[in-house]
Amino acid sequence: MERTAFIIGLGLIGGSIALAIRSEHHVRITGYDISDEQQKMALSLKVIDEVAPSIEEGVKNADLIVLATPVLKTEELIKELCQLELKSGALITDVGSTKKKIVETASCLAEKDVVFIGGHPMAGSHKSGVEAARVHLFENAFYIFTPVNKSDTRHIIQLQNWLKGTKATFLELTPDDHDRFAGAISHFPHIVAASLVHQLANLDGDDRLVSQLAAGGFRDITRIASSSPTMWRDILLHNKESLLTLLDEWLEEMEKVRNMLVHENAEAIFHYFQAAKSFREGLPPREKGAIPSFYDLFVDIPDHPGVISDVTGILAEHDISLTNIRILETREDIMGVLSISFRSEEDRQRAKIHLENEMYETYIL
Ligand SMILES: NC(=O)c1ccc[n+]([C@@H]2O[C@H](COP(=O)([O-])OP(=O)(O)OC[C@H]3O[C@@H](n4cnc5c(N)ncnc54)[C@H](O)[C@@H]3O)[C@@H](O)[C@H]2O)c1
Ligand SMILES: O=C(O)C(=O)C[C@]1(C(=O)O)C=C[C@@H](O)C=C1
Repeated sequence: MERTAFIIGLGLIGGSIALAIRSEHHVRITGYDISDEQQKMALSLKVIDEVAPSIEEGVKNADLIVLATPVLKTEELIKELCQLELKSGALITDVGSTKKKIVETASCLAEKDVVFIGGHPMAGSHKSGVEAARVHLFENAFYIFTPVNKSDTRHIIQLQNWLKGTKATFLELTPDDHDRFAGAISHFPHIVAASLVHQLANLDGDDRLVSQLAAGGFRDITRIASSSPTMWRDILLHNKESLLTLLDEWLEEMEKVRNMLVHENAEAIFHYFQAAKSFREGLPPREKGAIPSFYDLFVDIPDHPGVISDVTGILAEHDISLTNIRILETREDIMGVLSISFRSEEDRQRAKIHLENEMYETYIL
């Protein structure tokens, strides 16, 4: 009999997981989302085969259940699953960015004839919704599992088999370690990015020119501040302890920088930047971690009519398809920047070469 995977939460991650499962398995994929619009979109994009009329109906025949909602909702859904009739032997997992509270809440499932294994694919985007879902979103990224029972090994292998289409590198961590690490490398940087944007917004109140000048470095470091506020509210509330520790350490670090500057300690300031540069340059190359989720190429364009059709014409001439194109107005009145998205790194590199041959300046962030 055909197996069934049931995805609850048909957004960026739920949609990408569904596409990855479909790429490797002949299964029926059912989905459910509180947003009717996301459900319809998931159906029309063929991310799922059908919409379940309710969670209760959806879980009845599901061999795999994937919870892909913001983490506070995921906790509520797990409590709901504990009250429902589930298929005997079903595997249940989630994709939430935090693990400790979710795994604790899932202990109620142990009383049923099902297995819950917490999961977190460590790649994503600041974009939300099923329309941003991609089959390759997790390729080369780490996909962390947080099993709590030693006897889970066989089930982990089953789950990895379901998820092999993600082409991610699977890894096991305790829920505690997961939340501490994710706090430092993902959650805390999102707080910093949002705070930098707030700082600019406050300055902007005094002088609007400052926002118009914000480019390059500021845009790079604050891209993630465009992520879903609901998702990040939930993550902060779930990982409160780790984040409070990191915030205290950060305040101390900023105090150190402040002192260096007050005392004009040139040597200390130089070493501060140098040590950060060497550490960052020693990080594993990007290909070994998550690949960029979207293959975006940025192209400087002069402000005159016909330039966009010239750029798209060059791409068409070389048979390069694009998936998205938009103008970023960072350099109003002088130059614009076109942001063009491609399906693969190969398409992006080919586009770069052909556009540069035609004297366009391009860059990859
Ligand atoms: N975005 C990322 O980069 C990323 C990466 C890895 C993991 N995650 C985790 O994945 C989860 C989903 O994030 P996303 O980026 O896909 O968000 P998203 O906003 O794109 O999708 C979430 C979906 O859940 C739906 N939803 C909310 N409450 C629901 C409910 N009660 N029942 C059914 N559907 C409900 C929403 O309507 C939405 O369609 C979060 O837990 C997040 O922490 C996100
Ligand atoms: O690329 C981005 O936009 C992300 O923020 C992705 C990111 C991250 O912090 O790296 C965000 C949250 C997830 O839990 C995993 C991945």
